[in-house]
Amino acid sequence: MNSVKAFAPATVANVSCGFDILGFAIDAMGDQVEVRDRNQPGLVVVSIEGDEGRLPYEVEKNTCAVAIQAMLDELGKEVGLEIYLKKGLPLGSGMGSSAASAVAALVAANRLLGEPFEKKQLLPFAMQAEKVACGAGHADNVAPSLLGGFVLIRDYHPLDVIKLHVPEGLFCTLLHPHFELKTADSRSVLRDTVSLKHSTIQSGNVAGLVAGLFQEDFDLIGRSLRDVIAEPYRATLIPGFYEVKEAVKSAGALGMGISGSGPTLFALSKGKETVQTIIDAAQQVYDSIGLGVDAYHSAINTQGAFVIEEN
Ligand SMILES: Nc1ncnc2c1ncn2[C@@H]1O[C@H](COP(=O)(O)OP(=O)(O)OP(=O)(O)O)[C@@H](O)[C@H]1O
Ligand SMILES: N[C@@H](CCO)C(=O)O
Repeated sequence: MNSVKAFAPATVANVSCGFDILGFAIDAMGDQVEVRDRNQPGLVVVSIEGDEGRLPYEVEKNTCAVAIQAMLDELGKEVGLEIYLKKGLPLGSGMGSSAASAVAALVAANRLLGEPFEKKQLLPFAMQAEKVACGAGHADNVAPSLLGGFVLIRDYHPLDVIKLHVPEGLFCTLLHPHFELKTADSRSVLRDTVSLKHSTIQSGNVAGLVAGLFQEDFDLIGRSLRDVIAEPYRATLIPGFYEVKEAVKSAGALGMGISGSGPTLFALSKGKETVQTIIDAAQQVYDSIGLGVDAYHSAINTQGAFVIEEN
């Protein structure tokens, strides 16, 4: 074997109440990375497609290379590898674009090297890539992209990652307005401290969401999609946020929030029957404020990243 191709899905991080600790993977989109043996030591990013020429080729900046380098450092190995990236995710969208690249690269490289690591052990390497991409080594995109499903990061020190139950029929609609928001920028508007009152509200909702998932209680899931920590600050960066929220909830969504750091918004629903009504309702708001939007819908991806092909 001298080449492996892998796919990693898009993700919705935070899921409203779980800032930096909750995320889930979606089926609709993702990134693809091929890693090939190279006949001299060192990593090289050979090609990037689908980014309109905007992503860095430097190995210390591209998340594919940063993640693989972190893995090689841990192995203490000096090998030669070529990286070929096909972006399926828009940049700065809030759908875990930087994470999907890092995760797909790691899954491909790990297989090529004979799987020295179990899937879960790849997480710290992907987190190092997130640190380079957006200034914070958060795991709530990389963990669900790697493992699939709904994931809880109970603790970062040491890393304690738990896969949660995904209720049958839980559906996600993603609304991606036509502008970019860098994670680093939408983290910079947040406050360092949280009041006791807000901490109580947020903990109640995280617990409610987790309980709702396990009990397959869709109303409880909807009630728990509340964020008093990040959303109030980030909503100011996203035109029409509260109007869209009201419209999609009236159209039957269980709840709506900011996907990751935005500007994409996610809405959860029971089944896909209401999806088109939700999209139409959101579209009306975006039309009224003159903002283009792409809408996607998807079941929750429970598989996570996988190897597509090896040669
Ligand atoms: N392979 C890569 N794919 C995507 N972004 C990359 C990659 N390598 C480096 N980056 C950098 O990461 C940044 C994109 O990350 P950003 O966190 O803003 O978007 P995102 O991953 O879509 O958002 P979110 O984390 O909120 O879901 C860009 O500045 C980009 O240059
Ligand atoms: N938890 C991260 C996710 C970024 O996609 C944040 O909200 O900044």
